[in-house]
Amino acid sequence: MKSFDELFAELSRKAAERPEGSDTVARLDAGVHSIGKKIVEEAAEVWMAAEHESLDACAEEISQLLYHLQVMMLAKGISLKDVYAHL
Ligand SMILES: N=c1c2ncn([C@@H]3O[C@H](COP(=O)(O)OP(=O)(O)OP(=O)(O)O)[C@@H](O)[C@H]3O)c2ncn1[C@@H]1O[C@H](COP(=O)(O)O)[C@@H](O)[C@H]1O
Repeated sequence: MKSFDELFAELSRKAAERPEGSDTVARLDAGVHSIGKKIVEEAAEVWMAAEHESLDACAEEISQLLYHLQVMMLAKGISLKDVYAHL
């Protein structure tokens, strides 16, 4: 288990070090358009899970959406502080 901030730190390291086989690196290389489509897809999966699936399935979809949002933050150079400033 990891927190939102811990995942962001891990993804930031992956983006900097670009380890072989990292999905995150591949998603960053695919670019903002591709990441944006994934966010929309995952958001729809959260909605469908909330209406039709278990709480655990919904939580899993939410975790995936959070992951893809973090990938977008990295692609755009947006920090946790930049986001938290708006909360
Ligand atoms: N938390 C996540 C995470 N959540 C979601 N995903 C990705 O999002 C996908 C979920 O989307 P779908 O359900 O639509 O599955 P899919 O259809 O196979 O998706 P696509 O691969 O086709 O886009 C998963 O298969 C993962 O590729 C994640 N990929 C990685 N992480 C974590 O990110 C960290 C770095 O991962 P790597 O970059 O792969 O080393 C690790 O701690 C991972 O656990």
